[in-house]
Formats: sequence, structure tokens, C-alpha cells
Amino acid sequence: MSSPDKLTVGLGPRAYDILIGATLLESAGAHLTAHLKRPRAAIVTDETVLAAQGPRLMKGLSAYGISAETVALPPGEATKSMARLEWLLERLVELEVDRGDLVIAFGGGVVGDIAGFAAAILRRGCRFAQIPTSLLAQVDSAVGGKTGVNLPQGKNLVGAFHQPVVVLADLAALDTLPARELRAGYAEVVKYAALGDAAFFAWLEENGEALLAGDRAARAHAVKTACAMKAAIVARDERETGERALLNLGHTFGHALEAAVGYGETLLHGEAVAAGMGLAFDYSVRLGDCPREDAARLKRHLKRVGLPAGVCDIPALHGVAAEALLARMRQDKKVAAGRLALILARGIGKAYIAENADADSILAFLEEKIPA
Ligand SMILES: NC(=O)c1ccc[n+]([C@@H]2O[C@H](COP(=O)([O-])OP(=O)(O)OC[C@H]3O[C@@H](n4cnc5c(N)ncnc54)[C@H](O)[C@@H]3O)[C@@H](O)[C@H]2O)c1
Ligand SMILES: O=C(O)C(=O)C[C@@H](O)[C@H](O)[C@H](O)COP(=O)(O)O
Ligand SMILES: [Zn+2]
Repeated sequence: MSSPDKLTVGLGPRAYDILIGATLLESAGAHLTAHLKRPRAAIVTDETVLAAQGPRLMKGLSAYGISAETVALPPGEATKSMARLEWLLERLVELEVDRGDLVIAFGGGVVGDIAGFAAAILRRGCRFAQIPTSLLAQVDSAVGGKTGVNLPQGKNLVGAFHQPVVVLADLAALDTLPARELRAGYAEVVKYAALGDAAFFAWLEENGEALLAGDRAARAHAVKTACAMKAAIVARDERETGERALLNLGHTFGHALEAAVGYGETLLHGEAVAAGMGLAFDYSVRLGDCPREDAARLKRHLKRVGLPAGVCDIPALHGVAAEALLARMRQDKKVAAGRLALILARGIGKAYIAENADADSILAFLEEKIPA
């Protein structure tokens, strides 16, 4: 059994390791023991993950004498709600989870975001660990400490920065992830390449399809590359006062698309981000900042793996009012003093923060991009 790869998120007193390997669920107890004050943990998961991967984790805890209480949420984006958060907090209180205990977020980004937020506010703050089981969570959401839930008006509008104490990314868990979910997670992988690493983008063009088809080595490379990039950015800008906003590439448009269709199966977060990246690159071309060929190359790759590259690829959004999307974009957390900020690109691997983006020009752009 080979030992896992280790990266560190260098946040001083809140620094933590990201372990990436193929048998981390079976050895979870070994990696969690140091963080436990008693041999007991509260696992927050969803019903699908519990059925697909739960037995591996339970074995990996009981082998080290750790008992676990489990709270299973319904799967899907709709779970990231205030109502479900209250329900979860009440379950954790019933289980007498205290400040000395560890909450384990075991699942995709939905579980990680809501469980992390619950840990952040339960008894004014409990520690939590991330055990991500989706590609999206392994490459992005489990790292960096953004936690929260959605409001009907917008994504992640309520939340907190709360860092985990450790991240265990088990690549074998991805073997049971449905193909559509894998592809949605792949969009965030493309995001890392598109925002800051042109060589990684070229690697994805060569290896992306193999990664999606199950190539474990390719998955390991993608998880390590994305996590290393995210860890470095988060260590420099934990609370998104500057460069961390680059991780929002595709999200200002994407979150508006997600909220417009309602949170659920119609449009997954990763799919919305893929379409949002296509829009961000196209808008950059329109401003004269990005070569047309780079936007075309990005969109070609997204479409080749089956992801949407714009509103035209999302039938549920055809005919949506541009003003309605812009209104949702105005709820974005990067808005400051009423001014919109967008993450745009000067080319593949060259994202930048465009503060004070022009609302009229965005509206005209959206009107052009939304099919009737
Ligand atoms: N906090 C952050 O930094 C951050 C970053 C990116 C995305 N997010 C958030 O993450 C969420 C999306 O995460 P996601 O794509 O993981 O969605 P998800 O959590 O809904 O998981 C996707 C689906 O796959 C299932 N699943 C997960 N792992 C599985 C496995 N190993 N085997 C079988 N089924 C499995 C889940 O039950 C779910 O149905 C969004 O809410 C998004 O806003 C947060
Ligand atoms: O970690 C970050 O920072 C990100 O922006 C990662 C995004 O992929 C993620 O979807 C995040 O939740 C979006 O953050 P938000 O602040 O726009 O809600
Ligand atoms: Zn995202």
C-alpha cells in the first residue's frame, strides 16, 4: 500500500494537511486520531455517499477504536438551505457534539459546505475534517474553508470562513461517482488551468478524457495540481480580499445561472461554472482583452468532454431575461459599494480581477448570448 501524497495549506496556527491517496477511507482513523479528544466522531454525509462509501469509512474508523454517529442528509444542492442547516444543527446537538469533538464532512461539496458551516456556528465553533468523495470536492471545495448555504436569491449567501483540521481525499471513492457528477467536478479542474496554468490546460486537453474514463493516475495528478494551486492562493489570501477572487472564474455568471434554474438536477454547480467560464472568456474577448482563439479553445475543450460552454448549451435557460440574470449577478459576494466585479481572462492561464465592471455592457452581452 503506497503512502498518500501530502500538501499543506500554510495558514500559520490554522495550517492543515491535504492527504491524497487511494486507501484513505480504510486508514482514516490513523489520520484523524491526532485531532480527536475522545475516540468518537460525528459524521455528516448524504444518503447516497453513505450507501456507496460509508462501509469503507466505518471500517477505517472502527479499526482504530473510533466510534461514529452518523447524520445523513438528502443528496443534492437543495440540501444547502437554511432549513436543512437548522435541522442538522439540532441533530448534532442531540448527539451531544461538543467543542472538543470533531465533525467529519463526508461527501461532495454540498455536504462539505453545510457541515463545515454547521461546525463553524455550533456552540460558536467546533473543529471539522473534510473527507471529500466527489471530484469537485477533492479538487476544490474541501480545501480553503469557504462554508455556507444558499438563499433563494443566490448561492452561498450565508456562510463563514472556517478551515478544516485535515482533508483526506480518497481517489478510490471516485469509482462510484456517477459520470455526470464527475464531469461537473471536472469543470472546476478546468477552472484551475484556465485561471492560472496554461501548461496544465494543455495537459487536460491530452488527458482529460482518460481522467473522466477512470484513469487513476490522471485523477491523482489533477487533484494534486488543483489542490496545490488552491492551497497556495488560500495561504496568501484566506478571506478573499484579493487574489483568491480568481478562484471565482466562471462563478459570477455561473451562480446566476444556477440560481435562475433553482437549485437541483437541472444544472449542477460544475455545469454552471463551465458555462460561466465560457461566458467570462467571451466577454473578455468582447472587451478586447483576450485573443478570440483562447476563448474558442476553452469552449472546445469543455464541449468535447460534454460540458456546457455557454447559455446556448443549457436549454432550460433559453429565453431567460438578461435583466434577471444581471439582477442575480448583483447579489454576488464580490460586489463592493454596489459595483460589480468579474473574473476575466487575458488568455488561457491568465485570469484577472475586473473591478467596477460595466453593468450596461454586461447586460448587452447577455442579451446577445441568451437564445430565445
Ligand atoms: N466551499 C468551496 O470552496 C466550494 C468550491 C466549489 C463548489 N462548492 C459547492 O459544492 C457543491 C457542489 O459539490 P459536488 O459537485 O460535490 O455536489 P454534491 O455534494 O451534490 O455531490 C454530487 C452528487 O454525487 C453524490 N456523490 C458524492 N460522492 C459520491 C461517491 N463517491 N459515490 C457516489 N455518489 C457520490 C452525492 O450524493 C450527490 O448526489 C455546490 O454547492 C458548490 O457551491 C463549494
Ligand atoms: O474557494 C474559493 O474561493 C472559490 O471561489 C471556489 C469556488 O469554486 C466555490 O464554488 C465557492 O464556493 C464560490 O464562492 P463564493 O464566494 O462565490 O460563494
Ligand atoms: Zn465552484
